[in-house]
Amino acid sequence: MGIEIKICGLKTASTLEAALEAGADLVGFVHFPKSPRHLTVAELPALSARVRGRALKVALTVDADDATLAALVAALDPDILQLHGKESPERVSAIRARFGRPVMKALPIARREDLSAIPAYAAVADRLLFDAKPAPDDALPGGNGRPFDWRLLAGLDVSRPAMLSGGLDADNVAEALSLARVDGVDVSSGVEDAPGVKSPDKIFAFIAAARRAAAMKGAAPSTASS
Ligand SMILES: O=C(O)c1ccccc1N[C@@H]1O[C@H](COP(=O)(O)O)[C@@H](O)[C@H]1O
Repeated sequence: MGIEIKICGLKTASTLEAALEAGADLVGFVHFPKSPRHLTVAELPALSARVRGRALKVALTVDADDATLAALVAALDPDILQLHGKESPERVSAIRARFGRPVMKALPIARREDLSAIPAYAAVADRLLFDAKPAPDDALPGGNGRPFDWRLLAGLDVSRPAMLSGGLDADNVAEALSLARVDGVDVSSGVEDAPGVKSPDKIFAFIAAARRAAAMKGAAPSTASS
């Protein structure tokens, strides 16, 4: 079974290179001033040029307005817009139509009831991303290194490609993939030495562990018919 791997919150040319060399399928750039991974619009073109088709570029925003999204689209030319705020299904649909880019909507998950939002977003987004719901005292809506109960996604059956994020790292990604039925994984904090400081070694270790786990999953005998 192949999976997609996204390394998010890349800020420097050297860590972006590490993610690309390690085989990341998607690379994420955060534009959210409260984040330690925030990049200004002016910083994006140079990073964008380094990607050159080696991975999909993802622009991560949180409840951004149209002017901000327009500036990001012009500076990064993203393949995907990741919406990580409280964007309604109507807003997701409007962004997708206005900017003509595939949209990945992040959904915060803590309990089974949180899955009830899936149908409305699956109807308008190209992809879904299941992330841990932030705690009330978390400063960020994501990127907190917080996992959730991956068993909630065990029987997941959505009509869109789905990624898992929240507190993943090289040590737990195999367990996460063994429990959640998803098409990919997304990591930020788990490949850092400090908030906003990516570690090339951890990026390589994470991607190797995720690929190994996906291969094991593909090789495991199916229990579906028993
Ligand atoms: O990374 C950030 O700073 C960030 C800020 C605002 C919203 C989302 C953010 N990151 C995304 O959060 C998840 C989980 O990250 P982590 O591995 O638990 O740190 C991931 O999708 C990041 O793309």
